Amino acid sequence: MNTHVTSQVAEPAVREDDVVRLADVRRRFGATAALDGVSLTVRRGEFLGIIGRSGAGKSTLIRCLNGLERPDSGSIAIEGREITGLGEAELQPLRRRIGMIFQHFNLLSAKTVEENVALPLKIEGWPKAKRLARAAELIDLVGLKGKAKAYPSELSGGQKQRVGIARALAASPALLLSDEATSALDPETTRAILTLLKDINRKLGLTILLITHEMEVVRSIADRVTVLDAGRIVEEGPVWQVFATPQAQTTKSLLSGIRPQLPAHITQKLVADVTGEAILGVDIAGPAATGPLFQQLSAEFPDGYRLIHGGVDHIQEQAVGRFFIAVPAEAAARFATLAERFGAQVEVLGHVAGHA
Ligand SMILES: Nc1ncnc2c1ncn2[C@@H]1O[C@H](COP(=O)(O)OP(=O)(O)OP(=O)(O)O)[C@@H](O)[C@H]1O
Repeated sequence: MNTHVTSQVAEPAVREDDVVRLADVRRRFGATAALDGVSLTVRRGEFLGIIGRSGAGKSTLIRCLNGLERPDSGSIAIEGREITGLGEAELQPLRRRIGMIFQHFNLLSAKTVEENVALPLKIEGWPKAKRLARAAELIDLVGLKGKAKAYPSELSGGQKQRVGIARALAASPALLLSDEATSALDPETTRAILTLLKDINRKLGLTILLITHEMEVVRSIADRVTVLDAGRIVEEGPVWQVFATPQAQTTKSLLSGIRPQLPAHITQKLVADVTGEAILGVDIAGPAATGPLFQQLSAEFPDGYRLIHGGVDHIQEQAVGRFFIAVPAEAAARFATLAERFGAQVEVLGHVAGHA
């Protein structure tokens, strides 16, 4: 496993600020290991994104967390309470500590917005006046003031998801699970829903675990990201670090759509032979990326280099730079040593005969 921060190997003691703690969780379906030894901690107030290809085990992980699926082995603690050995009746109060939002909202079409939002409280036996007051508070919080009496069919997709979020928050959960909650929404509505989730995360200090196949979603709101591949965690760390310098092949491939890539017409010209110009991928992020990298390179690299593609992005207020640079083939190693001295990571992508 590549890890950018502390290793998530299980420790015996459960820390109070850990809302979720998984240790060596395994779940197999026939020959498929859906979860193959997952150890993961989510701290209180943290916004964790989980990404992975289709079939990586993301939904199985969520289903294990809310008790819908039982792991074959391993431990799952929610707010310090082990849930793997619990029966259905004992699981119920724990499930109330977990709110859930879905891709297709899962609203009851014959119920109004306020009835949908208040439903978990009705199940808990709250008196009507109290649950409607709580629903009104939440409807306000998610920006749906005036829509309490509307039916789901009268709402847009974004508004329906706001109802879903309000309902998930009704019983004041410790953890919100989001399974592809923005996948059915257009980009503008997605941004609005993500802003709402981030606001709730900040305002209420709510712990959020979000599963998505949209890398942009993780990039814009998660604090930390975990990458699952074939039931295993292959990489994790602060979002800016993982997005700046992905280590696992799966992560590189998942992020290829949102990180600058070498233009296709240059990629087509790449050869393995050391000839002409070397094409280098240069990654620099965090404090190192705010230094005068190019000024230093220009001062100390007399052979000359050409910037052919790339730029600087900002993730979690950290500068994340990815550049493609062409240098004379014979000078590539010296360039890499120099750039690495200034905190960059350099990869030789290949060579082009003549000029790229
Ligand atoms: N009930 C089941 N019976 C048999 N196989 C299952 C079952 N649930 C999951 N699997 C298998 O376990 C693996 C992980 O599935 P899971 O749904 O957790 O992946 P995922 O990462 O959520 O995928 P997706 O992004 O497509 O939803 C897959 O190979 C899947 O086919």
